[in-house]
Amino acid sequence: MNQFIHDKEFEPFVSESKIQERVKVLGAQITQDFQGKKLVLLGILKGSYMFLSDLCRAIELPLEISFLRISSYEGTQTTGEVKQVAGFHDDLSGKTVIIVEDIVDTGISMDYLLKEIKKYQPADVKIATFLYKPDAFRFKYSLDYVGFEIPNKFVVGYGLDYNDLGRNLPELYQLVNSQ
Ligand SMILES: O=P(O)(O)OC[C@H]1O[C@H](OP(=O)(O)OP(=O)(O)O)[C@H](O)[C@@H]1O
Ligand code: HPA
Ligand SMILES: [Mg+2]
Repeated sequence: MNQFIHDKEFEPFVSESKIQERVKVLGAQITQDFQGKKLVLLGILKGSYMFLSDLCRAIELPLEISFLRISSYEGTQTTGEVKQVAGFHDDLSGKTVIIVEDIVDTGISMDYLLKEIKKYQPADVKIATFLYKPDAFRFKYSLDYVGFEIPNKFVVGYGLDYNDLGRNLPELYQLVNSQ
């Protein structure tokens, strides 16, 4: 069923069961790859909360969970400027940090995060993102764990919002008639 959010219409794109299946595969890969490490999942708020919640339960390793809040979107467009919304005080030094994002779109937010997190002297930094838009991506860094590569259309659901609404939808929707 299509969703009407603010002034826009969104159509079903990725089902809840496909999402859950894929997140379990990512969790199993991470379980294999980080045995014996001091692991931290660093969720980027707000968008990552649902993905992080499912992903952490699919990883069978001891791990810490931490959060950082940044923001750069207004409506369906990036402002190009990443704002860190609150201070960050957790200890990441010597730990393996997996940055957990809902989406890497232009890549501006992740570029900011990679630079910011290195200041905390982690042993290693990896990236897990639920979604990736290769046609919108403007950078060269590589992504370690990607749920789904998607076309360059605005999406909502599973944590992602359009002007603050739509995050609680358990499946993913894409904008109707967008380019
Ligand atoms: O690759 P980019 O073009 O930078 O887009 C990705 C970023 O945009 C969204 O954040 P947003 O600013 O909407 O904040 P939110 O997570 O609170 O919704 C998303 O959660 C990523 O952080
Ligand atoms: O397609 C998107 N949907 C919601 N939030 C976003 N932030 C970057 N890209 C998107
Ligand atoms: Mg947003």
